[in-house]
Amino acid sequence: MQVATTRIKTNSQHHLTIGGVDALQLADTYQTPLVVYDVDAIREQIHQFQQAFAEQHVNYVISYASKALAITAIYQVLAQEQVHVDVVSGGELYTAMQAHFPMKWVSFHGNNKSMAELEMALQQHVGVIIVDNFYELQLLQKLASKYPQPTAVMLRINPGITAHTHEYDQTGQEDSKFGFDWSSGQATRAAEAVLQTQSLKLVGIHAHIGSQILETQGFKLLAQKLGAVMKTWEQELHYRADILNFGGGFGIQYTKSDQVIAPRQFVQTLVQTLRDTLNTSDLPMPTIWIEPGRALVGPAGYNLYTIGARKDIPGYLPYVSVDGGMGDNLRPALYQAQYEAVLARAPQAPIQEKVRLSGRYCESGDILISQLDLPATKPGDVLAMLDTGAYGYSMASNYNRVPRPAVVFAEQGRAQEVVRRESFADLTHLDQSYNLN
Ligand SMILES: Cc1ncc(COP(=O)(O)O)c(C=O)c1O
Ligand SMILES: N[C@@H](CCCC[NH3+])C(=O)O
Repeated sequence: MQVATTRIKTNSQHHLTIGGVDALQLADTYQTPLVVYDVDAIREQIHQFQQAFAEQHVNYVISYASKALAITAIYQVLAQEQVHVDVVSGGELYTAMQAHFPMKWVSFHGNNKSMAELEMALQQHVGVIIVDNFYELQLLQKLASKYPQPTAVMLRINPGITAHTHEYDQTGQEDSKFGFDWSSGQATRAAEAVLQTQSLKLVGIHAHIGSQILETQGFKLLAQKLGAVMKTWEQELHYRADILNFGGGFGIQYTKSDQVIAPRQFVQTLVQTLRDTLNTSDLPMPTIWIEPGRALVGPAGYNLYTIGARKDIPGYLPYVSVDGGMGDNLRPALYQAQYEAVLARAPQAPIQEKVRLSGRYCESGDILISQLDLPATKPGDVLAMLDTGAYGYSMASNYNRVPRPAVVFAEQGRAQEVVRRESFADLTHLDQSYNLN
């Protein structure tokens, strides 16, 4: 079956276009494998979330989860669109600093932040630290006392909600490494500890139930749970949260079988459920935060590959190999993630065969798409894998000593390289010669 025409754009030559630029021209100019973002599409997704909140008449913050794609250029676009970011490492924080991203719009996540990372975050005056566990709380108590102003923190609580998604993408179930457990009382003990620490200021409550969630039920349960936590802490601790942060996880369409949920529907579910939950109390609506990663950059990304070898085995689907694979997109190998792909020179050409799209890495599991419908292809043809924008380049590796691809941003018919392709020299850049004597 062909890819739906709504999922791709073409030009007068019927070639695939990305951000208004011909995909064949991109492959020719920057070579393949290549990661390309349609920046208009990123902005459009942001605007959809912003619009959805505006319709609900609530105070809100959209904080992009950097882990989906953490490069200088994305921080620049986000700052322009007034979107906050979360970072989960010193490296992501450093990248945001290099992009001159406003530090007051940064929140710092992570289940094992080091002392050095926390110190870096405090020195940079990031907006808020999202505290994950008691060890981190101890580290922060030591560090924060050196600063004249109290450090803003949120507590990440584990709400005990099992999201409907791949097991590796679940984070809100009780048995998880993330956050203070709610049901056993850990979260309330953590809140008491923060409230008793003068150098810390508890600004809100956070939870994140998982990623690539394609139903609203989990978010409904989450809004009920955080609303209940807010009420409990108001009664028991006389603490009123200014912010409820519902994390990310808003799923996107990878293939025809994924039923997409619009940003508006996710936002409506969260806000209305919270309103209903708080209705029975005299608590005001807090500011609502969300942390979408995948939903902002996923649909905007394309991985361009060139077809090389082909292997036909009687009785089996052919293997059609491309010049990239698990080194630039680990998701199929790691999560059996499904994608669609099209031939860049003729994305609407009639389908002629079913193939296995295999990567170039020395792993049998390096199959990018296990059943792909394609027109007739030949070596040298450029293929575009769709919706690769989240957790593709950000999880890229140099496995087999293959240099990581370049990243290009395309917008309104203009393309710009925003990450240069690694060279062989880059690969050995950190190696030291071993003195054999
Ligand atoms: C705390 C937190 N917030 C936000 C996200 C972003 O998730 P997604 O990319 O699914 O929106 C993640 C990743 O799962 C996360 O761990
Ligand atoms: N890397 C995951 C999502 C991130 C999960 C982070 N808690 C994926 O590609 O689906």
